[in-house]
Amino acid sequence: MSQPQFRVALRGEAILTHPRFNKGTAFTTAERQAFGLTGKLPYRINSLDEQCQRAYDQLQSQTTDIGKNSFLQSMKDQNWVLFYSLLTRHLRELIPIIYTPTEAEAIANYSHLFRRSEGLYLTFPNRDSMEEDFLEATKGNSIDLFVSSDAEAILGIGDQGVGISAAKSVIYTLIGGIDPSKAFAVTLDVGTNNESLLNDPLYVGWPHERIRGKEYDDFVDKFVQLVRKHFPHSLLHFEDYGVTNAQRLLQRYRDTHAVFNDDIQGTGAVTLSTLMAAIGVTKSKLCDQRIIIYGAGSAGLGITKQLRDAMVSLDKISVEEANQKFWLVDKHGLIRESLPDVREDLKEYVRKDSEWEEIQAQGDSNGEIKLLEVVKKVKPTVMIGTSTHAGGFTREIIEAMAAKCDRPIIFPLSNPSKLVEVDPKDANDWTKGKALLATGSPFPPAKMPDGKDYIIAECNNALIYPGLGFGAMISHSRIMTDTMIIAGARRLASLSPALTNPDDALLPDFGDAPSINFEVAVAVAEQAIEEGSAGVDWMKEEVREKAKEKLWRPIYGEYVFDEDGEK
Ligand SMILES: NC(=O)c1ccc[n+]([C@@H]2O[C@H](COP(=O)([O-])OP(=O)(O)OC[C@H]3O[C@@H](n4cnc5c(N)ncnc54)[C@H](O)[C@@H]3O)[C@@H](O)[C@H]2O)c1
Ligand SMILES: O=C(O)C[C@H](O)C(=O)O
Ligand SMILES: [Mn+2]
Repeated sequence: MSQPQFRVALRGEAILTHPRFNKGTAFTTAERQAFGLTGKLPYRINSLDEQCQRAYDQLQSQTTDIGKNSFLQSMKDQNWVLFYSLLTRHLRELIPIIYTPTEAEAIANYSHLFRRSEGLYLTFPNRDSMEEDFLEATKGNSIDLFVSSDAEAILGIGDQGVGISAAKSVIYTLIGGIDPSKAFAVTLDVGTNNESLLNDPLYVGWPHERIRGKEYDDFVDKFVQLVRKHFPHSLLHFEDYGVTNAQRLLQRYRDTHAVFNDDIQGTGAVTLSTLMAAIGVTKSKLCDQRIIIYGAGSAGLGITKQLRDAMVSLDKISVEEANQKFWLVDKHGLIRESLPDVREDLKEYVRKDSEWEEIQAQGDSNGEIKLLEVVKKVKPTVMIGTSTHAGGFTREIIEAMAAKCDRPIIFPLSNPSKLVEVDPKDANDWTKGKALLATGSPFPPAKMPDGKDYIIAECNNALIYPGLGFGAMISHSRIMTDTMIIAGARRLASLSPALTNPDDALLPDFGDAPSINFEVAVAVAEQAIEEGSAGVDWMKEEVREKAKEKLWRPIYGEYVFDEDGEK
């Protein structure tokens, strides 16, 4: 692999403390002389391999996952090539340390583990200087990607005030191949309603209750317009916004800029891929499924919409007919006509009261129809959990489903691991190995009745969003269309190990996530070109080669000192 060359304007301490350019002991003799480093480094020049070996040994001396997470965070602050190179060499082992589930713990303790800020913090009381702050932070950078969060619904652990955008951004580089100097993490701090954070004197965010309504919308809009004005070709990623804002913001901006909501669209896409793999095993069609979605928040709705749209486009049934394939169950049971305060965006999927009169008559006085009753009546073929309700899929529920379905498809997707609706090992045992399973966090394999391992697919949006994003970015797509997302999801589904061996995992292993996401990116860019969403004038046939050229790799460049160079 040829070494990239850079003209760099930083010297001495400035280059050693710059994570993008720092090489530590890997600076060559010529570079040490040219950049004033000879006296600032010990004698021996290390290769990147040697540095990775040392860093890996140091990492192993940390005894807890959260300790390892903090160690890696410090490494990222010091040297990007070394950080990404180490992660790339130990991908399967280290993704759960820098991402789900350990990242949930890191975010919950953000203020106590805090060492160094990263990216951009836009805080409500400083809104008047937002443009100045934005320009100062992005000065001289050609940014392709903004990863933003207001941290209201972090994974399943709720309102954390600040956090997540940087971790999601790391995955874009590690798995998607996006140059980290072109990706920018943004925290929109609009307060928090988390009492323990508000009462914590060490809380680093703005200790104030969340801003809502017009003030919130104006604040977010100011940020979005700055992105559009100064980086019109960038992708704007939304992560872990609260359910009352996520869908609204996506609808508001998706026709005017390439915006992407990961919890809605990324989760919808990866779940569609997993389900396509599962119905490949059961040899049925999407529109043959009866699907229960447990937890009708951002992820639950995103999945419902994605699966519904896929039934319409792939199986050619009407939207109304496809809507009838879903039963959404939330905190107050089945979502149906007489339930008060049903969110506007769920209205299409509301079930008729008349279908449930008999069951309601037998039920308790508050009239809620619980998951078990829905399972018994509907006889679902698919049950998906996005509820944050740990253990919500009880043995009785799983057994009731398995009693009426040969190969129950069960995806308990809530993160982190401790919030999973059912431990996949239990779901496997209770269904005597018949269930087709996928979870949101990594789980060890389950044992089949014949003693073989059943690998639990990790249906996490990180298996697809870096590729969806990279595909949209390299094709300079003005918007991210539903058809681009479906193209990426179908490509991922086509790479499922279960397609060649039905006893194998429903999704590829996370250790292969970079090559899988590359395929997703190619499919997305090809679709963008075909449908006219792309801003490049490539032929579809050229996409793969062009995409390869744009991949960022964690290798050291060769530096030449130049006063007018990069800094
Ligand atoms: N695997 C993935 O890629 C992936 C992606 C996104 C979200 N998730 C997970 O899904 C969960 C939900 O995320 P979200 O962003 O949709 O959050 P959200 O807050 O928007 O939605 C959660 C929904 O679950 C409902 N709920 C809460 N308790 C319930 C209960 N006991 N029974 C039924 N419903 C209940 C809430 O009312 C809400 O509608 C989280 O744990 C998150 O980590 C996983
Ligand atoms: O962050 C993850 O692991 C997936 C998802 O975006 C979530 O909110 O749980
Ligand atoms: Mn998320």
